[in-house]
Amino acid sequence: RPMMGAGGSQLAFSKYHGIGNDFILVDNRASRELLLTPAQAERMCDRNFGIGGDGVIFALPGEDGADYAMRIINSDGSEPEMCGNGIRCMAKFVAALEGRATSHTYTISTRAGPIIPALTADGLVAVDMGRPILDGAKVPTTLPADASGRVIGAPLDVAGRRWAVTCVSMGNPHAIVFVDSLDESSLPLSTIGPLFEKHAAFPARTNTEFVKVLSRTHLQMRVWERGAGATLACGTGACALLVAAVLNGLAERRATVSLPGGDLEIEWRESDGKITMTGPAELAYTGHVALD
Ligand SMILES: N[C@@H](CCC[C@H](N)C(=O)O)C(=O)O
Repeated sequence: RPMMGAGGSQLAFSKYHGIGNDFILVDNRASRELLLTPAQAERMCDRNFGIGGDGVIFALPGEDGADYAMRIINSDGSEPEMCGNGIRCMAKFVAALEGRATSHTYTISTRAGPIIPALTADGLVAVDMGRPILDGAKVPTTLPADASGRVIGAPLDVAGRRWAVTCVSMGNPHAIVFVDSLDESSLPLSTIGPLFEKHAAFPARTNTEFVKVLSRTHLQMRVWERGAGATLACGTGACALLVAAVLNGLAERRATVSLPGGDLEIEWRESDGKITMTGPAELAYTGHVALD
């Protein structure tokens, strides 16, 4: 499946990552139409025949008062509602396009609503991720909910094991399970992950976070992402798992989440119910690709 078209038009891109969750960023500010089809985006994400990435992110013109709009295509060509690591990368990308070196706060519209990333003086990006959605019907899942409609520690049989699953949406769906060990021997991710992702209990498929509680302020996770598989990090997943840990009485409302690619600081504020995610976003390289 070669993706480089001989003699075709060229597209400029920038490759960014947020603790190893890597994205191809495209300047789509001149149009509300995506410059690539989902099939082209999927081919670009191919790590052998393309540029390689967990997704393609498009920076579009803002709408409804937002500075910009973000859309993302997963590496399998599907379109999710939000991406936490991606929006940190997008903030750095549009700041570079604007030639902005100083701290700045953007409002970016997404399919999950407006999200507000702030570039901070120390080079990190602190993102107001809004409020988690806890209503099981809206996550969505068919797993049994409690009296308040929340799905907390619901039993689910996958791969011959019974798991206790907590469901949280950050605009995109997450299933969180707490485990004693994240070792590959007890958690073969590429076997178990797809069984969760495509389980009938999750009608929109699901991202799945496997979480080990190191302390009440330090959580470790491995993730199997919907539409992307095993990734080094998932920002919406880190937010969702902190919420799940609080709901299960396992963590404080502010904690460090250690992912395979690095750490994120997550806070779920009691005052307004909103979540802040803070972490890095780095430019890896820029380039041009010939479109097929
Ligand atoms: N890696 C992202 C999430 C990207 C979308 C996800 N694969 C989905 O389909 O919901 C993050 O950092 O949040």
